[in-house]
Amino acid sequence: MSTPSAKRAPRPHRRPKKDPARIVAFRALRAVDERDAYANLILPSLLREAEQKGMDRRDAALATELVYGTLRLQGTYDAIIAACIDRPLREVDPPVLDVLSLGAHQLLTTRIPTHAAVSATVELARAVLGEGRAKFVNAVLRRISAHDLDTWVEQVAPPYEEDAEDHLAVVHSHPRWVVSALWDSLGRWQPGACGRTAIEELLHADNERPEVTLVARPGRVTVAELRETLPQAQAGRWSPYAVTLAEGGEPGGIDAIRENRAGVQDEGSQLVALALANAPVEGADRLWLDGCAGPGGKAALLGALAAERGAALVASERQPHRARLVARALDGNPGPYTVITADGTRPAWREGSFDRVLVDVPCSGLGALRRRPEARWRRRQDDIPGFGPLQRELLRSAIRAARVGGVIGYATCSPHLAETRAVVDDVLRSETGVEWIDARPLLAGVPALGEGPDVQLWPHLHGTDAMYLALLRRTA
Ligand SMILES: C[S@@+](CC[C@H](N)C(=O)[O-])C[C@H]1O[C@@H](n2cnc3c(N)ncnc32)[C@H](O)[C@@H]1O
Repeated sequence: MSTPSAKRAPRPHRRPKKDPARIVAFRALRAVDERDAYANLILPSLLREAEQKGMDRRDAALATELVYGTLRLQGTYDAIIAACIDRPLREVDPPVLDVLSLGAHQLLTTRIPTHAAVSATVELARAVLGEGRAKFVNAVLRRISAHDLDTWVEQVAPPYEEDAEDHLAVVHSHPRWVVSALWDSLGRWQPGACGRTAIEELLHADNERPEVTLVARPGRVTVAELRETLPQAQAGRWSPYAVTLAEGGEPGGIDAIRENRAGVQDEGSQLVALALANAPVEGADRLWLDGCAGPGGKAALLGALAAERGAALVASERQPHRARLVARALDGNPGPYTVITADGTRPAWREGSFDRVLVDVPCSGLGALRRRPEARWRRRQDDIPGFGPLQRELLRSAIRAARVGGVIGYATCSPHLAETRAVVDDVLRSETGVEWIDARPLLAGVPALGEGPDVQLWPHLHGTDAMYLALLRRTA
């Protein structure tokens, strides 16, 4: 036994342990914060790099869970971290905050044991922030680990009765203005089911990892053929072309996807393309337009459906790099198609040329928060009015592109009322010779679509992104 007076040899400098999963997760969060990177694009490239250096699949899965989980619950974690430090959150360096959030996620939401979550995060802090800041991280994580998530939320969220939107914003990790906009829209579409339970179910669904949904492109592969090669696959709920993969399903290695016969496509997006394709048109049905086609999910389904009917598709996109993605998505389409790079508000086609026209306009993306976990923190309330003029112009131009008797679909991946009904109402007030079509019968079997004629899908009700669709017919 050593005597208390014995002089200890100085501890050799200890290198932080290598922990590829947490390093990758930290780098992804930094890229999202510093460079406005999209998690779903930056993470795969960081994982590929780490896998080349020997990272295994388990670590890759952990890194993925850490990045998506932390980004989704960022608002809740921020409120908890703020309660554990004695200065305003905005005065904490962003890289330190990222490490703290990663630690909070492990402690409060994963099954990683407390001691492992703290020690691994402190090791990460040593590696990426240095010894001094690692001590701060250690102290804050120990405070966080004093309670579980429910207890923390009770402490840091204002009571629902005092301020319902603030309460929901903290509990369900959404900016307050997003809670407010989603609730307004839910009230418009589901007037009988827009109370506290409904909004909580919607916000909760936004924080769930969506299952991977594939589309079996008609004429190229069938749902049955896809399911034969994918034992874990289930038929989709609404679209006859949809197949869902159980959690963790990896679409990259599927032959049909590599060969473009199938694609990854949310069922809401499939339903929009199907409704447009199945809307009745009088007379010829030969030429279809997708006026905002990039990256090409709906265009590829429309192209395949058009081919089955002997029609051709023109897929138009303003951004050249996105037009290239459209060309890739349509490659091998069984019928005729053309991909063009064009501004839909200055059409490269003659008025009245098309039998069917889709404009899936640029929008806030508030309907795809399940997939783009960082989007809710990046978007600002002030962004919303900025989309309006282009959305209106694209819809006007789509109406002109359709021939008399032809149909037009206006779609957004946002349920924000300012991007959906308000746009269509405005345009219809000033455009003559166009009428609503009831879109609901064209989404056969899909419940809870509201009172029509347009439809709004919801993650908590339909398991899809919150896509909006209005169908119109040109009458004169
Ligand atoms: C919501 S995305 C379309 C998604 C696509 N329909 C799909 O399913 O893959 C909107 C697209 O419109 C394009 N866009 C924006 N402004 C445009 C314009 N003035 N004319 C044509 N396309 C435009 C954007 O670059 C973006 O690719």
